[in-house]
Parts: sequence; C-alpha cells; structure tokens
Amino acid sequence: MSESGRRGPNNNGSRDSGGGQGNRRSGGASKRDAQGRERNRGPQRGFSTNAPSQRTRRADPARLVAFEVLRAVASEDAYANLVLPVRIREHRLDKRDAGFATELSYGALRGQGTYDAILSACVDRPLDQLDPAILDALRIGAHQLLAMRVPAHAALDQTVGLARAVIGAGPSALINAVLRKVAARTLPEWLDLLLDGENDETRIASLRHAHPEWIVRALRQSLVNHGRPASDITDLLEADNAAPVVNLVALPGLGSLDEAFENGAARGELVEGSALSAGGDLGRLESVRNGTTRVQDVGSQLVARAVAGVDLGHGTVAGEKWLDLCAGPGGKAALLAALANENGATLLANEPAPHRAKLVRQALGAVPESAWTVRTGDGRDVGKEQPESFDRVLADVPCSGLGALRRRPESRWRRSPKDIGDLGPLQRELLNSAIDAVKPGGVVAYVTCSPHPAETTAVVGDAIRKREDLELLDAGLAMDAVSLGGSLGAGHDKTAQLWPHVHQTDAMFIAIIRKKP
Ligand SMILES: C[S@@+](CC[C@H](N)C(=O)[O-])C[C@H]1O[C@@H](n2cnc3c(N)ncnc32)[C@H](O)[C@@H]1O
Repeated sequence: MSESGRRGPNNNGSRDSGGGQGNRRSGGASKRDAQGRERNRGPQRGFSTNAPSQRTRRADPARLVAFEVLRAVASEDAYANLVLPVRIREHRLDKRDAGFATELSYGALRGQGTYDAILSACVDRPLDQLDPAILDALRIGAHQLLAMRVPAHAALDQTVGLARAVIGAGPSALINAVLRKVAARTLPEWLDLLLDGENDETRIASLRHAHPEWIVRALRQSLVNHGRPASDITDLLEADNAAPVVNLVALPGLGSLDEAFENGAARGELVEGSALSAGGDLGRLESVRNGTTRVQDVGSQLVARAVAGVDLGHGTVAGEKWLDLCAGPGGKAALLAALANENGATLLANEPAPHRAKLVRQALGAVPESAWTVRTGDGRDVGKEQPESFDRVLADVPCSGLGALRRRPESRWRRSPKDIGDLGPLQRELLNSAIDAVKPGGVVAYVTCSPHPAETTAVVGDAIRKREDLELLDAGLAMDAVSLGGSLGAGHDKTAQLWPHVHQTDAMFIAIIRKKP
C-alpha cells in the first residue's frame, strides 16, 4: 500500500485540539503545509498520559470532514469524490485543512481492506460486530498512524476527540485502546506480521496494495490479455493508490489554456490542447466557469480525438453525422461536439437517465447549438430507430470502472465479480445497436474505462464474429495519430489499452470497428 504520507512532514494535530493536555505536551502549534500535510518530522510515538475522558472533546474540522465522508460512503452509498467537496465547503476548510481532509478520507477509503485486517488483529470481536461509526473512526485513526505519519499522540487524541464529539463518550475508551495497539507497529511491520508464512502472490499483493483479491487477479489477467507482463501488477496497483493529477482540456476552436498556464498548470505532453492542473479550486478560472476549458482525463481526451480522427477515406469530415451513444455526463461529448463544430459535422448525444442527459446539455453549453442535439433515451433503440445513419459512433458503455480506481477510492470495495457478468449483456446490446446505427464505411469506437477482458476484447470479439461486414481497424495506430509524441505503445491485437502506471491516464480501452462499405 502506498505510504504517501511518509514522504511528508508531520502534523501534531494540536492546532484545533480544544486545549487537551496531550496536545500541549506534544510541543508547539501544528501547521499543515499547502498540501495539507504536516510539518514536524520524525517518529513521535509518545502517548498522552491522560485518560480519554480528560482529553480533547472537540472534533478537528478536517478529521470531522473525513469522518463524515466515510460515514456517507458506508451508510448512504455515497461517492467520496462527490461528498468531499460539499463537506469541505460546509465546514469552510481552508486549503491546508482541505488537503488534509482529502488525504485522510481518500487514504482511509482506499486502504480499507488493509486497515481492516490490521484492526481485526487489535479488536477482540469480528469487525462487523462493531458499530459502523466506530469502525470508520478506527479506519481514520489507522490511516493517520500508519500512512500519514501524524504523531501517535495526535492521531489518538484527535480521533478519540472526534469519537467523543460525534459518536459519544462510551466508544472513546475502545477507540483509544485499539489505536494504541495499531500504533505499536509501523505499516511494514504489520504487513510482515500479517503475511508471515503467506506464499500466495495474490493475497500478498491484495494486502500490501489494498485491493480485493479478485481485482488483483482480474487486473493481472487484463495486463497479460493486453500484451503487458504480469509483473506490471505491482506498479499498476501502486498507481491506483496515488492521487491522479487533474487534467484540463481546452475545447478545440472555443477554449484556451492560457489562463490555466498563468495559474501554474503545465502543458500536457500526451495530447494536444491538454494541461496538468496545478491544483486548487479550478472554479476560479473564468475559462472553466464558462465551460470552454474542462476537467477531463487525458485518456478520455485521446479516445474522443481518436474517434474523430479516423480516416474514412473521403478526406473531410464536413457534413458527417456523429453519435455518442452513452453520453452522460458529457465529458467526451463536449470534446466531440467541439471537434464536430470546428469541422462542419454534427453530434447526437444520447443518454437514458434524464438527470445525466441534463448534465450532457450543460457540458455541451459552450459549443454552438447548431453542432449538437441531445436525445434522452435507451441507446439500445437507436440502431433500430436510425439504422445506417451515422459516420462515427462512440459507444462508451457502462462498465465496472476498474480502470478508474485511483479516482474513486471506495469503488474497489463496492464492486464484485458479479458486476462484470451483469454488465455483459447490456454492453453487447449497446455495441450491436451502435453497429446497426453506423453507415457502411463508417466506424464504431467501443470504449470502456475498464481493462477487464470480459468487458473489452470478449465483447468486441463476439460482435465481430457475428457479422461478416465488420473489420477491426488498428486502434493503437488511431491513438498514436492523435497523440503528441506519436507513439503511446497502447496497441495490441488491433485494440488499444491505456494504463495508469504507463500513461498516467485512466485504464481506457478502445476498439475501432469499421462497417465495410
Ligand atoms: C461510461 S459512462 C459514459 C461516460 C461519457 N461518455 C463521458 O465521457 O462523460 C456510461 C453512460 O451510459 C449510460 N447508460 C446506461 N444504460 C444505457 C443505455 N441503455 N443506453 C445508453 N446509455 C446508457 C449511463 O447512464 C452512463 O451515463
């Protein structure tokens, strides 16, 4: 598991302590740095001598935000990346505290499997018999102790204070006792202890890198299926545990990255018109507020540009009709619509969920309306209703999202192998509809944000085998053609697969199917 916090300085956590003795003993005010990391260096494993009841009763706002995020994820099935910014605003955290809350909530969620294994060794009953709120407080405490290098006394005082403030006085003694046991070892020492005598590589990787075993197996199989060595798995799992850089795209012909560059963004090296954000609130940029510059993973940018860039043999895309079959929330549709607008083509963006169709309209808001239309409906019907009508079709189908685990810290623990099987029929029906909707001579790009063979090559292989009028174009070459360096090395067996540990993008898959003229 990533120990990102170990590179950072320490936080004695006492700034918002409410004046507990333990904090005064820790020696000086805490200051989080600009990333929300801590200042004081070096291991400080001394504990407060006060009983939990004598220590701080106030919840540090940043820890409270992290706790609320974990609670919402566990009890309301919420998404951390959506809840966190709302809670940060509600609690009016400054930049440093927001950084600390982000690292704490994302880290505790990502590391949940590993922390639960450690906590199980420290609690005298099965974890599912604990009050879920206590378990979340323990996970937050464990992440501070094991991966953020918050001094033990601060992690203890503050987590116990949090528990007293939001759960009640009773559990604080239990939390104090359990976290003292957790703090007795470093993360590497815990891993060595828990893995003593273990020979199963999957189990070892699962615990060390905090991924469920079935996902370790699935990702290893995906690597091999897409032509990479199985030994890449460690780098891939580590990349899933690192915070992704936020990428920006300037809509072609409409947006500019100048304002982003003035605010510290760096030029993107993989694809034209992209930038790596310097962080902070992007809403302060006028170009982001007016929608001409958007947040979008570089993998998604490459895929959308590859669809628009395939040479259909008639030299120009002017007058072409494009279809985005599964458009919500509209990231790729916005880029496609801007490219269509620039080149005299038009885009139909389809999305069945009305609230997501609304998001698509918002995403397309900066592009002249003459270039696009939104359809709210089932993509499976489009092929029948509008057969052989489109020159280019993007089928960015619903998938397990195993390629975007770094963005959604809780999703790895929510997903199950059954999800992959359940999605298969819908993915196949959507691809068949896309194939029905494309004109002879046109192309369908089948895209997933998952590298899993059952969602990628198996679906495409089934579609190709069923009909004689289809051929696979070389998606690796199509991606290279729109990349700045000219060689992404993503191609394999005519499909292409991006990887977080190789390309620093989400693990997007793309196959480009041409309907023979
Ligand atoms: C992977 S997301 C698409 C992401 C989008 N292309 C983007 O770049 O923002 C899949 C989308 O498919 C939609 N979807 C689910 N069932 C569908 C169906 N039967 N027909 C069309 N779209 C569907 C989901 O609501 C979701 O918005």
